[in-house]
Order: sequence, then structure tokens, then C-alpha cells
Amino acid sequence: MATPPKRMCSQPDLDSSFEKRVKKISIEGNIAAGKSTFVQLLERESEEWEVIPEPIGKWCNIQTTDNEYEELTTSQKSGGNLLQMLYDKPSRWSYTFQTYACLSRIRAQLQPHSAKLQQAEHPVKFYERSVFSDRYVFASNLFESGDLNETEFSIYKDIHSWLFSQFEDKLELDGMIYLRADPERCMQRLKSRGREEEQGIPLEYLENLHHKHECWLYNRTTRLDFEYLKEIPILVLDVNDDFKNDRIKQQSIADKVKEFLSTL
Ligand SMILES: Nc1ncnc2c1ncn2[C@@H]1O[C@H](COP(=O)(O)OP(=O)(O)OP(=O)(O)O)[C@@H](O)[C@H]1O
Ligand SMILES: Nc1nc(=O)c2ncn([C@H]3C[C@H](O)[C@@H](CO)O3)c2[nH]1
Repeated sequence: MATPPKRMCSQPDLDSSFEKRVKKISIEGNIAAGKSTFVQLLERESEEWEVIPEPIGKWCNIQTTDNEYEELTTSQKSGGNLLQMLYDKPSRWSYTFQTYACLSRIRAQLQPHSAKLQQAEHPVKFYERSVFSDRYVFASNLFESGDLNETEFSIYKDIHSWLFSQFEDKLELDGMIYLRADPERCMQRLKSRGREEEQGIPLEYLENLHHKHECWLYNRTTRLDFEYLKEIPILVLDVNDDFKNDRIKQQSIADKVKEFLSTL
């Protein structure tokens, strides 16, 4: 007996109306500017706010299933730590890293909304970075430093644009928050956090990334390939000051975020 065709279980109208109601905000900023610290603060602020962290765990622990070869591959020697491989040998691993970062960010952004969020009256989802930081900050910088060659950068951009076009309605953001910190301050925080893979990063790399962020999110002079990004509202917050142990500063930051959300 032929099996009947599978029925669609989703409720498109309900899904799309909820999808439109969720405000989607990305948190942008240099390495160790304080994004994770900032989103922890946001998570405590409202039950209706949810955070999607950067998928760094995936980049530091790539799973391999292939035991066919006796000799260890570079990836196995690094224990499948793509972030380590990138920082050890950027000219070899930048292309792999950028395409994987792009894929894993899109995947993270396509995860279904949690039950808690679906019950919220004013749901807000904050993403630690976005597919756009990937392209306009990191990949662009690696191209300028020569670690991505022209062919690699072109293929990466082609993949990026195509993937974005396929999932556009789910990937579009309503706003961005730029956590602005001096590269020297980021270096100080990077050292004090002590993530092993990052300890060889020179100040110059953070200065270059800072410049990329400034052109894109502060001066808004970066040439963008996505129309809606040119007009997207951006809240710029100076995070040079220590707000980690200061309730008053934390409240002031949370108020600025609330005010920003109310304008979207
Ligand atoms: N405003 C702040 N004042 C003082 N220390 C801070 C502040 N924000 C973050 N830190 C500290 O700086 C370090 C880096 O912060 P955090 O991990 O939040 O950065 P990040 O932007 O998420 O980094 P990454 O780009 O690697 O994801 C941590 O040790 C954190 O405790
Ligand atoms: N090359 C490159 N491309 C990215 O898209 C990207 N996103 C994050 N990172 C690095 C910064 C921190 O070390 C660490 C955690 O943010 O990962 C990236 N590096």
C-alpha cells in the first residue's frame, strides 16, 4: 500500500506573524570588547529578552569521524580547534574559518524560537555578532592582510550572499548595538580573560578590526551589498569604562537599550 504524502505540520500564518513580532538585534564589537559580559547583563534585565551566543564552542571543537589515515592531519594535531589553527596559520585557515563561521552563524540564527520567547508579549532576540560582522569585519580584514586571496574572498562572498538570499526573511535584523572600545582596552581584557588560542594576537590585529568596526558602524562609510543594512538603526555604546561591578552604570546601559528598542 502506498504511504500517503506527508502533511506539513507547521502553521505558516502563526509562524510568520510571530517572526515579525520578534525584534532581532545583533551585538557587534571588537574581540574582548565585552559582548558576552554585556549580553549577560541584558539577560538579567528582562524575561522577554533572549541571547544567542556566538558559536565559538563549535569552532574550537570540530568533530572528525574519519579514522582512515594513520598519520595525524593538521586538524587532528590541533584537536579540531579551528580557532587555534586560524591564529597559528591564518594564510592556510582563513578561508575555512570564514566559510564555517558564516555557516554556523546562519544555523544559529535559524534555530527555532524558544517556548519562553513565544509567550513573550515583546520578544527580543540578541545575537552575539552576525553574518555581517563575519563579512564586513573579519573576512574583509583577512583579505586586506593577504590571508584570504582574491579567489577565496570572491567565493566566500558568493556563498555568503547566496545563503543570505535563501534565508533573508529569517536573517534580517531590526537593529544593531555597537560596543565601542579602544583596541588597547580590548587587548587588556583579552589578556585578562586568558583564552588560550588568542594569546598570540598582536595589538595591530585588534587595531585593524577596530578600524573595520568604526568604518562600518560608527562612520558608516563601508560599502555594503545589502540595501536594508545601509539604513539599519545602530546604537553606539562606549564600553571603555568598567561597568562589571557598577549597578548604576549597568542600569544606565540597560535604559539606553530599552529606549533604543522602543524606537524600532
Ligand atoms: N566593561 C567591562 N569592564 C571591565 N572588564 C570587562 C568589561 N567587559 C568585559 N570585561 C572583561 O573583559 C574580558 C572580555 O570580555 P567578554 O568575554 O565579554 O568579551 P567579548 O566581546 O564577548 O569577546 P569575544 O570577542 O572574544 O567574543 C572578560 O574577562 C570580561 O570579564
Ligand atoms: N577570523 C574570524 N572571523 C570571524 O568571523 C570571527 N568571529 C569571531 N572570531 C574570533 C574572534 C575571537 O578570537 C573569537 C571569539 O569571538 O573568535 C572570528 N575570527
